[in-house]
Amino acid sequence: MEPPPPPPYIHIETNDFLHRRHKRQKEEDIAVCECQYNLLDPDSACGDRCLNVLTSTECTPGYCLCGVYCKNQRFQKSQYAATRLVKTEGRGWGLLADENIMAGQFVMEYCGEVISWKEAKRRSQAYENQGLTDAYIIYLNADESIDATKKGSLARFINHSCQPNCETRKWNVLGEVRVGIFAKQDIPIGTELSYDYNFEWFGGAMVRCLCGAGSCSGFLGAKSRGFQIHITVMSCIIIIEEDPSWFSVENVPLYDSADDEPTSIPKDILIKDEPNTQDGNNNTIQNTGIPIIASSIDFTQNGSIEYGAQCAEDALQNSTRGVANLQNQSAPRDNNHTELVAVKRRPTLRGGKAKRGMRKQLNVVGICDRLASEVAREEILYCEEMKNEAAAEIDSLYDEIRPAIEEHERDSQDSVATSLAEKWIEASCCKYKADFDLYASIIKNLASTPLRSKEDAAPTEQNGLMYLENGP
Ligand SMILES: C[S@@+](CC[C@H](N)C(=O)[O-])C[C@H]1O[C@@H](n2cnc3c(N)ncnc32)[C@H](O)[C@@H]1O
Repeated sequence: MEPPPPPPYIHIETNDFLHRRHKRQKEEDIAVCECQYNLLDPDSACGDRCLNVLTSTECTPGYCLCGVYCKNQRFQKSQYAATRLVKTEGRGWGLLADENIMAGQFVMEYCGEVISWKEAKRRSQAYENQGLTDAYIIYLNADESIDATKKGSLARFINHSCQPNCETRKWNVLGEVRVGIFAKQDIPIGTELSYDYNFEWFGGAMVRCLCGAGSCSGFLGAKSRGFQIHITVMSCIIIIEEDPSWFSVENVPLYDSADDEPTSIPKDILIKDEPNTQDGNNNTIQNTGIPIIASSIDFTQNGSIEYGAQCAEDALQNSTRGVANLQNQSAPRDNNHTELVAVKRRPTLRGGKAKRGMRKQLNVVGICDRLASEVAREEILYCEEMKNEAAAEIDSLYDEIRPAIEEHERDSQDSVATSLAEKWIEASCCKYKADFDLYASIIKNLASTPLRSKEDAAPTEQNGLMYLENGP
């Protein structure tokens, strides 16, 4: 049975400017390349070496010496690849390549109504209120967006993938910036086209991503809402989340998928220490007076233990009570116990669904203090140093970004210059890597090296650990 056609929209192949006129290119602003068409060398006509191509600027008709042979007017001439609409599983309509598309090829322009960001924000909210699940607004620049909801080109049907075969690129065409979809790789006929919405999409209701890629980020636009990295280590999950206040004027709600996927996997491997108690197997859980990680089992039994996955799993089961205690913020605190994890309530997600998240503050010094191996301690401290450096880099970038955010009264990093946004993304990735390295190093070293007794662990001048007391 034929699926019903997509909801109606007006098909356009050039942008429709709603809040202003199309810019008129001044003669002095026209970029003229140096290419000259040579019959014996067809590639001479504005190919990859054309100065305009190299600066993502289309040649202006009447000014390019290659005349009708100029190959650098693809937006203006709507030189689109052949495509066809298809109904997908769970992702609405999508667009298939209807010819073999070469890597780098211009696929089509993303056309729609050019609107101000204020209008984009208003419309986005209105569409959400109307219950529209498909969102078609993308960023054009810091001030403007393209809305292809009511009017647009076929590009409005291209779905998101976290491992896409296309990408968006911005081109300067007759003085206006236009968004094109370009092939990132060779795309065989019949393949669905996709690009990564993360950095262009204005967004809509939170939508679970069904792209099926191994590297799927979980939600459409998840990265532009704040990163989340879920790391699975020996059946344990650590959730590392960026503090949204770092790049938001208001709090951007972050999604905590641990809430959405209640599995048997414990949410935290990091728990607070507790008084001696009995576990379900009548084993005594010692109060070491120092932070412990995941395991309530006495790490020091037998002096040295092989900590395999089974041990970690047993430990995690025993840790449940500790996690429950942690979540009870109102519980009176025992000052003898060092707290390893801080738990903070998260803001409410758009749509009213409350999400809880864990904010961890590791007591790295306390952890190192208990490790018998100096090499292990050094590794962890080195990782922490790297993490602090990465955090400092983000802080200084935020100082650069803040004026742009304030100027545009925007609540996200999308109003900053692309170059700065790229630096920000790179710095964020470095920060996440540094966080990951630190957590991984702690888990590895706690699982594979013996612990010292509490008495030995107390920092003294003699054992060279005194400096730890003054650590960060
Ligand atoms: C620009 S539209 C793409 C065309 C849309 N599928 C349609 O039928 O008109 C974006 C919307 O498509 C859906 N979509 C796109 N990619 C998706 C994905 N990877 N997983 C789930 N839904 C997706 C979401 O509803 C999203 O808001």
